[in-house]
Amino acid sequence: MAATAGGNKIRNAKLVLLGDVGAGKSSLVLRFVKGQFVEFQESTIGAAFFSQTLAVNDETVKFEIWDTAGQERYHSLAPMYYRGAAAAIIVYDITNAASFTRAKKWVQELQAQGNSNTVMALAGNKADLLDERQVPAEEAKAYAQENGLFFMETSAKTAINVNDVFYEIAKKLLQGQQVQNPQGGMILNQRPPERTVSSSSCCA
Ligand SMILES: Nc1nc2c(ncn2[C@@H]2O[C@H](COP(=O)(O)OP(=O)(O)OP(=O)(O)O)[C@@H](O)[C@H]2O)c(=O)[nH]1
Repeated sequence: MAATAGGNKIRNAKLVLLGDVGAGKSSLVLRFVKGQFVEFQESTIGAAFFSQTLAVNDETVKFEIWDTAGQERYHSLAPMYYRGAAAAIIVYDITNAASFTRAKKWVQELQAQGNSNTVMALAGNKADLLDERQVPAEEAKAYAQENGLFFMETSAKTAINVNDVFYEIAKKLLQGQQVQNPQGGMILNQRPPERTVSSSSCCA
């Protein structure tokens, strides 16, 4: 729902991160929300929730971020987090070809079951590890173009392109104005039915 803060309209937007175990989903969120990076980030259990606001011109998007767990045993929980999401960031690790294959599976799943209005971003993370690259940027870019995603290589470690991904999503959401509510405000999110499992370390 739209609210105002200091004259600015605040738009809520549910955003979900999906991707293979270890691709760097939590690290991207930690970088975006707290400006931090840890070398030994613990694997997410279930999902973790964060929120962060971002100003775009005279409007503010409040992201409600669900960082999902990449481990296969949590796969069945994922629809709870991506259903009704205004935006999704599908993350792979540029040094791990299997994680790119997994990312493409997430895209397929979202296309099949998600909301067709969901703004989707493909993030090739760990871009600081160029010497270990297994996924060519051109290949990922071409895949993203064919599938209507926007693509960026990111590094949660160096912060390259991390804010940019969220900023680009915010701009697209504001341009698209995904959901109009009857009172004339804009809703960019639908809350998940409940917060079933969350990591203890990082949730708002
Ligand atoms: N060099 C480098 N390491 C990174 C980067 N992002 C994450 N890592 C490391 O990769 C490991 C896994 O990162 P996580 O953020 O836990 O990955 P995840 O996708 O959330 O993993 P799950 O929660 O298990 O699904 C951690 O040791 C991070 O420090 C990056 O951009 N560069």
